Order: sequence, then structure tokens, then C-alpha cells
Amino acid sequence: MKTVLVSAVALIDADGRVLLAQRPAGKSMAGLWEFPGGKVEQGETPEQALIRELQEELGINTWQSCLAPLTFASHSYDDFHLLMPLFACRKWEGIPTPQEGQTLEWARPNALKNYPMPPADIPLIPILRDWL
Ligand SMILES: Nc1nc2c([nH]c(=O)n2[C@@H]2O[C@H](COP(=O)(O)OP(=O)(O)OP(=O)(O)O)[C@@H](O)[C@H]2O)c(=O)[nH]1
Repeated sequence: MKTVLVSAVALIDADGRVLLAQRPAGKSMAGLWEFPGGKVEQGETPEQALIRELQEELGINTWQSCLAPLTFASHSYDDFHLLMPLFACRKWEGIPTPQEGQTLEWARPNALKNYPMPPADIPLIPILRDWL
């Protein structure tokens, strides 16, 4: 099975809340809440992919030095295996604004478990909560 590399980030605001994005209708796993990010393209590092995705999806800028590796997901879906590093980021420029029809919400660490998420993300939630 093909392994797909997806880079994702927990953006953390000054109150210690985490930004989640709800996948829009029409996409796979529509309605589920996920961390901003996306597939790493040929020739990109995970950090470069994330910086690009944050511009495209949320209209914000960040920098490699502001992306700290936190944990990762490794999960087999029916048609591919997902390998997803999760970075933490507390510093960016601009206000996250949906560019692709997503709904955004800032979630308190203890509330993260109440958001329906893709199966790959479930093991990440206690790690993130304990770290915050
Ligand atoms: N960005 C992001 N993607 C995730 C998370 N969890 C998870 O399983 N994924 C999966 O990783 C892939 C990310 O792809 P993408 O964001 O670049 O592209 P996409 O929405 O068009 O995906 P699609 O081709 O499945 O519709 C999707 O299959 C998505 O479901 C997450 O927390 N954040």
C-alpha cells in the first residue's frame, strides 16, 4: 500500500487553544475536524509543505524556525497508509481565515476530544493535551 506523507500543525494561540478545521462537504471525511496541513509534494520538506498549506488554506505566514516537531500519526486507511508529522506552532503572521470553505474553531485542550476527527488523529489528542 502506498504511504502518503501529510504535514500537519497544531497552531496554538495566546490562550493555549488549538486551531481545528472542519473538512468541507464534498471532500473525503467531510465534517470531521482536522489539523491544518496537507500532502507533502515532490521536492518539499514537511516544513515547506506546511508553510505553503498555511498560506493556501488559512492565509497566514509562518517560518521553519517556528515549527516544532511534536508527534506523528501512522495509520492505514483502506486505500493508503498515512504518515503525518504533527508540528506545534505558536508564532505566525496574519489572522487565520478560511480560504477553502472550511469552518475554523479554536479548541481548548480539554475540549479537543469532543471534536469528531479522522481515525489517524485520535491517538494524537491525549499527547497534545498532555503537552499543552
Ligand atoms: N491536513 C490534515 N489531513 C489529515 C489529518 N488527518 C488525516 O487523516 N488527514 C488526511 O490526510 C490527507 C490530507 O490530504 P490533503 O488535505 O492534502 O488533501 P485533500 O483534503 O484534498 O485530501 P483528499 O484527496 O483525501 O480529499 C487526507 O486524506 C486527510 O483526510 C489532519 O489532521 N490534517
